[in-house]
Amino acid sequence: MDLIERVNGHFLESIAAKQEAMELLSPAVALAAERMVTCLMNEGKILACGNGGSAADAQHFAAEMLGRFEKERPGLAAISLATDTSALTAIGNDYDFDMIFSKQVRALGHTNDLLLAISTSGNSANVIEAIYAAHERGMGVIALTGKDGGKISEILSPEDIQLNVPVLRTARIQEVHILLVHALCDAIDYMLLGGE
Ligand SMILES: O=C(CO)[C@@H](O)[C@H](O)[C@H](O)[C@H](O)COP(=O)(O)O
Ligand SMILES: [Zn+2]
Repeated sequence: MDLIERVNGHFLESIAAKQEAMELLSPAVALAAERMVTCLMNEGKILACGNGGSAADAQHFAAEMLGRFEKERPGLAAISLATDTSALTAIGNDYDFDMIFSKQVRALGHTNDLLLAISTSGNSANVIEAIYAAHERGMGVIALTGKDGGKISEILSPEDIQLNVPVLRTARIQEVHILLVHALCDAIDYMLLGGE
């Protein structure tokens, strides 16, 4: 296979993953966006976490909420728990890497807040611990997962929302996850500001 064919393969696989996700997930994405707006209108905030590429997604989401997405509006309350290197290294070093998000959730989380938990495998221990901590705090959870949803599928509460991308390749799951992040930002802005 030459390189161009290989690149084409990525595009085609990504398109197929997105098509499948659209058919499966659009109503749940709309529900998740409604849940986020309710949270924000009730003085709540959204805490986001994930590892590696999903840490970047958590940070990306928080930046678009705090700053703006496509339309001018006041900043919206969101914090990436994957971004403060001092907190992450201190908690990882002094306690355990599995606690890097949950300790922040316990410190910052309140009942009206939501956790946006991102894991392509659904099995990252620190994301799972963050979900347990969010439940302890009475927070709702919106989980972006992949593959078979992993352990996260088993520990979510019935009121939580799971947006699972049922494909095997991590890169493809991440590409759908970032689309979901943008779709959530767009739906939030649409509900708050109206327009096209
Ligand atoms: O971006 C990638 C792979 O595309 C990696 O950095 C990936 O995010 C890391 O291996 C993560 O640790 C995977 O964690 P998870 O998605 O299974 O929770
Ligand atoms: Zn990646």
